[in-house]
Amino acid sequence: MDQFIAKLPKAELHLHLEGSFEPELMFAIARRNKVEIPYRSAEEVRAAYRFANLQDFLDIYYAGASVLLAEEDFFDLTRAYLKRAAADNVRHVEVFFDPQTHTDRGVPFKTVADGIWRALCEGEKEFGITAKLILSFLRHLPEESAFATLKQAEPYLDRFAAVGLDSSEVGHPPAKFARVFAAAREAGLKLVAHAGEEGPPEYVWEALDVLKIDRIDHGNRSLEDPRLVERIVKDGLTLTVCPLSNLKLCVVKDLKQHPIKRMLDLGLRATVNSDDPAFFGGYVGANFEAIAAALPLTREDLRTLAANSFAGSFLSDAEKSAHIAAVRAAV
Ligand code: HPA
Ligand SMILES: [Zn+2]
Repeated sequence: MDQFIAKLPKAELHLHLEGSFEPELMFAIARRNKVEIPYRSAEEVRAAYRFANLQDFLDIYYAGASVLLAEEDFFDLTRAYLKRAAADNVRHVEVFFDPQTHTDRGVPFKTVADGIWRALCEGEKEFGITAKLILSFLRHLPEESAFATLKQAEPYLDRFAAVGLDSSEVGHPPAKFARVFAAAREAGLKLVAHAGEEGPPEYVWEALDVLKIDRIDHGNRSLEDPRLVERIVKDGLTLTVCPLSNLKLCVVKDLKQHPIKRMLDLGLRATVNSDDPAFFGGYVGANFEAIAAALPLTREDLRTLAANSFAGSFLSDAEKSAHIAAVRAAV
């Protein structure tokens, strides 16, 4: 990795644990669980990873997650991600998991939550990475299903920093989840939502005004509405931007047209994240390298992106300051 990028301490704020499921681990867990998968090799799986849009990807992503059955599987998945993130000098992560993807297949909420949680606790000691966990609702399912998930999460609320909203965006506007987000806020959780990845700027407005989110996941299409940009800047909200994901899901045609430099120039607090690195061809370091190669980003821009990742996290102000000082001291 480019030495300057390698040395930058980073936080990752937009990572789906199920999206960090590398084909080799998928095969190992499928074998262990005696589950058939319709591919003969990891190479064959990777060859299938060509997507025209978000839904193409989601179909394969949910199919891959279906081999995860036991607590140990969720532990192994999470540990593998932390190990890989540590290699990119990631110091703090705020990761999503999609409970409904598993509970709808009959895997108990506790199995999922315990496996992930144990890996995050052990990972802090082994890799020196602090972690927060975000319980994400699937927006293609009804709000009642999200409510049932929040109910299942009740005994474990101290493990979750926030709730999120992911899956198929168009046709499932944020307002569909107004009541469950209000209940999550009431329960003391922070709120984030995917908005403006494929959906229009109106969805970002709704996420802000109806859901009252604390951070925007993706947010690319916000740039189509100057009043929305002004609002996001004024509120000091962070965007968790995912360059290689945007390329692979055809949100941008070419990284040379990626909006992250424009976002910084407009005063938006943009961050760099990998989203679903096993499917999109790169972890956070590769995402930094790809935008640095494609766009006229200065070293100061790259420092700002790394500092933004801590500033936009749900760490305490003192923790943020310490990490940001480390970014400034590193390179
Ligand atoms: O980028 C994404 N968008 C929506 N849902 C998702 N679930 C995993 N990754 C994504
Ligand atoms: Zn995402």
